[in-house]
Amino acid sequence: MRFSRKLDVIGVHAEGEVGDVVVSGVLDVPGETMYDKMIHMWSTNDQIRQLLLNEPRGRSSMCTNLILPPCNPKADAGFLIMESEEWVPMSGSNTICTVTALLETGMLKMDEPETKVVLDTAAGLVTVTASCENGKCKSVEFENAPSFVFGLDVPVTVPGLGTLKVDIAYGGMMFAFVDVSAVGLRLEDHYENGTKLVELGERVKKAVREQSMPVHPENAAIRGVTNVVFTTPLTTDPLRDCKVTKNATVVMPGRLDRSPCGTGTCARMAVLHARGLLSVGESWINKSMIDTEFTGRIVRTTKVGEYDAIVPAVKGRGWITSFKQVVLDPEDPFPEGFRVGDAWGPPNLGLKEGVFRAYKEGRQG
Ligand SMILES: O=C(O)[C@H]1NCC[C@@H]1O
Repeated sequence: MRFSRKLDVIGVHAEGEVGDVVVSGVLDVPGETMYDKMIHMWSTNDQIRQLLLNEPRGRSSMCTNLILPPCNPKADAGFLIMESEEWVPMSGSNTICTVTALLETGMLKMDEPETKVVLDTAAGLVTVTASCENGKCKSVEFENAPSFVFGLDVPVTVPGLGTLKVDIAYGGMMFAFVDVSAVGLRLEDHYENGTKLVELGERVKKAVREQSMPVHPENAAIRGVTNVVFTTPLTTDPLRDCKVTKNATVVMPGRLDRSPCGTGTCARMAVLHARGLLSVGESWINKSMIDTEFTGRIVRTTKVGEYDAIVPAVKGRGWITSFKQVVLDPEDPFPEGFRVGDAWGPPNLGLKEGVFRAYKEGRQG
C-alpha cells in the first residue's frame, strides 16, 4: 500500500492535556527563525495540522507538536506547536510533552537526576530543566519567554453580561482573565459548569477582540486575545505552605484546557506580580478543572519594549501514552480530516490572515 503521508507520532499528555509529538515523516522547512518556519508550515503545509487534529485522527481537545531542526545554534532541538485553529508561538503543556518524549525515547540524552535542555520555539529559546529518575522524566520545568501585562481591570462590554473588568496579559499567547464570580459561576464542578464556562469564555473573547487588540511589541504578528481564563483568588494552602488557585482556561476552538495551561500560568504570574500578589522567587500552584497542577515561579523581572515584564518558570509532569504511525490513504475522502458541530465551534475565520498580514508587514519593517 502506498500512503500519501506516514508520520511517526508519540502520544503524550501533560497534566491531562494531550500534546502528541511528531518525530518523523516531515522534512525541515526554510526559515531564519522558528517563527519563520512556523509561518512556512502554516502557509504551505497546514494539511499536516489538519490531518492530525481534525477527526477522525484528532479531536478538539488535543494539540500536536512537530520536531524540526533548531535555527538557533544554542538549542538542542526545535519544535513547532499545532493547535486546533492555529500554529502557536509557545505552549506550556506542549513544551512539557515534547521534552518528555525527547528524553524518554533517547532523542535527547537524559542525565539523572537532572537534564538541562534548550529548545528553539517560535517564541524564541526556552530553557528546560527536567528531573529524571530511572529513565522517567519526573517533572519538566521550563523558563518561558518574558510575560507582561497589557492592562489591568480593562472594562469590556459583553452581551448578556454587562461590563466586565478583565486583565489582559501575554505569557506565550494572549490571555484575558476574568474572575469567575463575575459571571456567577464556580469552578468546583466541570461536569456541571464546563459547557457554560466555554460558552461564556468564547463570548468574552469575542467582545475583548472587538474592543481591544493588544500587539506584542517585538512581534506584530502576535496580536489579540485568543484565550480566556476564569480565575479564582489566590489562597494559601496551610498544609503545603504555598499559594494556590484554580482556573478554567477556554482555548480554541472553544473547549477547556485539560491542564492548568502553562502559557496562561505565565501570563497570570505577570498579572499577580503587577498586582503585588506574587514576588520574584515565590512559587504558587495553579490547578486545572481536573485538579492537575502546574507550579509557577517568577525567575526575575525584565522589560519587553516599554512593558515591565517577568521571566516565568512553570513545572509540570508528562506521560507517554502511545506510539503510533498516522497515515493517509490516497483514497481517503478526508485528506484534511473533518469537523462536526457537536464537538467543534465554527472556524475562526480571519485569524490566519491577520497573523500573515502582520507577519508580512513586520518582515517589510
Ligand atoms: O499549557 C499551555 O500553554 C497549552 N495548553 C493547551 C493550550 C496551551 O497552548
